[in-house]
Amino acid sequence: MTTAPQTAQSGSPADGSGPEQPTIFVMYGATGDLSRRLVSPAFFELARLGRLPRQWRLIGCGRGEKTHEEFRDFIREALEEFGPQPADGPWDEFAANLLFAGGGFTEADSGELPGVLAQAREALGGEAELVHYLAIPPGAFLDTTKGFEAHGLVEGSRVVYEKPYGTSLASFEELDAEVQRVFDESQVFRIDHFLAFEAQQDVMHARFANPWLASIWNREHVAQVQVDVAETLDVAQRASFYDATGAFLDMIVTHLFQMAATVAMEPPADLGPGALQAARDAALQDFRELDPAEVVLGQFEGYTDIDGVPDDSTTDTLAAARVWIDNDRWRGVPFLLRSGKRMTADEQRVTLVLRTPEDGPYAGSATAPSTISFSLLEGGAVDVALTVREPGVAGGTTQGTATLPLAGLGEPALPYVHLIEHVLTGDRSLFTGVEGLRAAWTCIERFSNDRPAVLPYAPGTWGPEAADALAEPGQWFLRS
Ligand SMILES: NC(=O)C1=CN([C@@H]2O[C@H](COP(=O)(O)OP(=O)(O)OC[C@H]3O[C@@H](n4cnc5c(N)ncnc54)[C@H](OP(=O)(O)O)[C@@H]3O)[C@@H](O)[C@H]2O)C=CC1
Ligand SMILES: O=C1O[C@H](COP(=O)(O)O)[C@@H](O)[C@H](O)[C@H]1O
Repeated sequence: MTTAPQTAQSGSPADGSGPEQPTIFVMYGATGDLSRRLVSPAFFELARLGRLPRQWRLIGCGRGEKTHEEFRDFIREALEEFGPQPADGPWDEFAANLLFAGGGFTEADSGELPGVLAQAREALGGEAELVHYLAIPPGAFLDTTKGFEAHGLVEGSRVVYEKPYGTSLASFEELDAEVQRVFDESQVFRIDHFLAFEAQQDVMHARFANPWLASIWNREHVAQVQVDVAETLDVAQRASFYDATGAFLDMIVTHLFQMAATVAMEPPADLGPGALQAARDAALQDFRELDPAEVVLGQFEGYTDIDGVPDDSTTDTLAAARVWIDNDRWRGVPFLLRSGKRMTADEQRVTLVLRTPEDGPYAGSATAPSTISFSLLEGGAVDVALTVREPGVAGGTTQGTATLPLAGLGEPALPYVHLIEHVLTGDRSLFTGVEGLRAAWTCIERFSNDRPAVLPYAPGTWGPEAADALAEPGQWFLRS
């Protein structure tokens, strides 16, 4: 085992300049969907903000062949599609730092990477720090990790694993044992980018900064918690990865479990990285084993027509689950989790559905529940719905709603901008912890061995009706 070198702690430099330490990022899977849509745009945004190291190189690594120039064109096209626009930033300067190493990278064969690394090191000076970023399918994590050791790329490096970290309890244990054998834990960052959404961070910051909110954050006041990520997105560009993974593994046991744990966690002693990660992990350890009868899986009609998807695929493109948390704060409160592709809207929400009155003048009346809902999209917003008197002579109650946009309160940053910067500064507060991941995989063991049948749903809907029923006697905050 080796330890990571101390990086210059310059995450928030007053002069807007990045860390001093020259750094080489190697992005495995740089030609993929994640790289194009989320990670490469974040690198460019960091460059625009002047928050990358003063000297750096980004080496895209892939199994195919590309010249450096072709890779630069590839990234420019990705930015043109997903932003920030190359024309709005220091594109030429940025592009000059991009290199490509083809031929793949496995334990058996390091491909072109050593040669391109040597070229980058020569340009930056021998002391450049190395950050490995695994933007590849999870099935390739183990062999790539073995490759780091086999090809002498462990010493002094940092390594970033995308989610899902494992695909089952057994594969998680196998991968983590290898990662812990090869690296010191201080070198390892396990990403779940939903933890870095501005409004997802606000779920805990708003709670802990506002005592009145903290005081209702429990079973006495909350009837349901909903974590809902609906996407209109298709999976055609990544059919092979997606068909091998499915919605439950891609979203529920990963992002939505971590989001639910952020809601559920006990107040940490402070907001430092260790305390936050430990608080989330402890909450995950209280998740009750998932009952397969409380999971609904769906597949949108037409999914098997996609190139690369087998005609008889039973992969889930939507999953919904009712999860219970066995501790004093949340006993008896259902956590409803749902995520799917080709749904009717793009929404990412964490919603607390509050209890209706059990005593007083409104006891037993059919008032709609008040809700506090955090929207994660576009810099974030908090929507509050309260039951109020309906104005006018007729009387009765109605719902009043107000939206607090978060984006206008500062300069929101994309989740991967936060995460890459945190890797550079060694801050693990927004990364997942090993004990929490182990708890998540343990929680779904029974379900994984006894998966319910996959139900069809029409594209452009909220999924199979059985998913609606999971929310009863309440209903999903997001619905038709
Ligand atoms: N796409 C997204 O929105 C998000 C994805 N993720 C995670 O990021 C990772 C990559 O996802 P995504 O980019 O969508 O997936 P892709 O299917 O697009 O794969 C990424 C790249 O990995 C390389 N690759 C594919 N199979 C292998 C293999 N067996 N061994 C080595 N390299 C391989 C390919 O590049 P080449 O052919 O050039 O070698 C491919 O372009 C996954 O773990 C996913 O869960 C996380 C958050 C969001
Ligand atoms: O990890 C993943 O996340 C994306 C959704 O994240 P977003 O930041 O693009 O909203 C999801 O589409 C993808 O399937 C999954 O792998």
